[in-house]
Amino acid sequence: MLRGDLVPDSTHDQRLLDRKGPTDWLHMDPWRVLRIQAEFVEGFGSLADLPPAVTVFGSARTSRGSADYDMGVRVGHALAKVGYAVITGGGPGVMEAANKGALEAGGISVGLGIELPHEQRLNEYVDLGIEFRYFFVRKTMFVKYSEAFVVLPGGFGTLDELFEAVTLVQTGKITKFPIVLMGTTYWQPLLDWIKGTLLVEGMISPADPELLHLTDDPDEAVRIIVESNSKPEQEIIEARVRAASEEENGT
Ligand SMILES: CC(C)=CCNc1ncnc2c1ncn2[C@@H]1O[C@H](COP(=O)(O)O)[C@@H](O)[C@H]1O
Repeated sequence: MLRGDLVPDSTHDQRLLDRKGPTDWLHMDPWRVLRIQAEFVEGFGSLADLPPAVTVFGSARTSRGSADYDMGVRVGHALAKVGYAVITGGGPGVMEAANKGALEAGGISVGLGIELPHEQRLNEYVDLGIEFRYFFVRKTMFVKYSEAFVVLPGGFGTLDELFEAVTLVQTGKITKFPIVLMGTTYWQPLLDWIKGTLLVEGMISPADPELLHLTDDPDEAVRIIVESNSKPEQEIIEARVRAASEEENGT
């Protein structure tokens, strides 16, 4: 109830039906919540019928014809060949390469794009595309609709996506979720730091580095994913519980 000076000088109906007035309310947070909600609804609605999918991450800056681009094409191709839909961020570079490989292999090629300050369209190899306004909504879609992540060389964006996934697995939010790093030369120093510093300093558990698989071979990446996804969920949970209790007991 509002009385006195707090009574507004117009009703909700008037404000809804009258076209007059400033539009800056459109950019206010309560309205944004609805837009965020709409983005979730659209994402869930468009992706719900996808077959099992794998998301491929990697640099937006990788040039066509480079070794990493070629690796992206090959892994997209290999994933599609065994029936996985391939999801990427829909941009250029490694994302485009993986979409290209998937499409050329006759698979389903998905791009979950993001609105950026400079204009950018979904790459030409995307067959099912959604453009998101919000990074965090898009990230939910990557995780919810894939069974694994494959991560090729990349920068901050790629590292962000990689470490989000590792954290979700480490904290048990997602269970059957292999993460495959492709590009041994590029990723080995990071793995060395994880084992040599994070583990030694006690920032992670001894079982945690095992969450990351490393290979240069697209077929090996696919094998790791298929094998891991065919393990019963219970087996994975038990292995992690065992590792945690061994750590607690110092064995
Ligand atoms: C050339 C340029 C900067 C284009 C930006 N265009 C982008 N389009 C779509 N997703 C992107 C883009 N930039 C970053 N990302 C996200 O972050 C990752 C790549 O970031 P980075 O280039 O590694 O750090 C991708 O897996 C993608 O999900």
